[in-house]
Amino acid sequence: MSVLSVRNLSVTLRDRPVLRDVSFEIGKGEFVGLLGPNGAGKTSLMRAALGLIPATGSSSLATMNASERAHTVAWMPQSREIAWPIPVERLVALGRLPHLPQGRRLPAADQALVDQAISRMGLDSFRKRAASRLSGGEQARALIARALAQDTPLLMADEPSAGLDPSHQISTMEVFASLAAEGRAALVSLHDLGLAARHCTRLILLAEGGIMADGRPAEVLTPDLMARAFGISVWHETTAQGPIFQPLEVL
Ligand SMILES: Nc1ncnc2c1ncn2[C@@H]1O[C@H](COP(=O)(O)OP(=O)(O)OP(=O)(O)O)[C@@H](O)[C@H]1O
Repeated sequence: MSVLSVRNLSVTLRDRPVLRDVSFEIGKGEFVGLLGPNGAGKTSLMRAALGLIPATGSSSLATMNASERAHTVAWMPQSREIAWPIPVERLVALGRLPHLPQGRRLPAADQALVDQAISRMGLDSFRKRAASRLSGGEQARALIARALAQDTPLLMADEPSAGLDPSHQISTMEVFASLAAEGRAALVSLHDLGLAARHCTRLILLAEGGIMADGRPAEVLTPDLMARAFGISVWHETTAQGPIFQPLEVL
């Protein structure tokens, strides 16, 4: 069953066409990596699909009212600076807000989801710390935890692995993969092609104003498509530990 359906979506920003006629569906169980060069339109596509910026065409999320959308999708934007000194556990608990009648204290089941999200992102020792006093990567993890606490069928994140150390990059990708394995779905923009190759079930490559390729990682991360989209040569190998994919040089 589809959790996101985008049909002929076109985005124009300040009279400049950014995307034209983009169509795709995301189903339960998919972990979709959104790839593309700087300026290809990854952020614009996700924001338009969420109904946050004007677009023509249609997106199943953009037509929902705010409450329905908050029950359907959790969104982690690219900018992740936390300005207020709110404790990490309260920041993560904000993910439960759409599910609570106004003014209600957090019921035990909701608190359990908050605790699980904090643990999943390795933040147990930071629970009481003011979120504004976390490092950049720790703030990113706290915002991913807030999105996880929202407990939605779809999670969308704009470069969630940016600024994370290698261990947390891998564990964060594993969290998204486990959401997909549980029957939810994730759409995540990425610049790390190695992480995309290893963890995503499907890749959408944006370039030249539209979808250049959409398929399994091995179908998208081909030398030809990487040369066309990014102007790079690449090296890849299938190993017992999974695929290894490494950009080599600018062509
Ligand atoms: N508010 C805006 N007004 C005008 N043009 C914009 C605006 N926001 C983005 N753009 C332009 O739209 C294009 C797509 O930007 P977008 O941020 O969607 O790309 P992206 O693929 O997410 O890039 P990156 O990998 O650098 O994050 C770029 O050329 C950008 O300069």
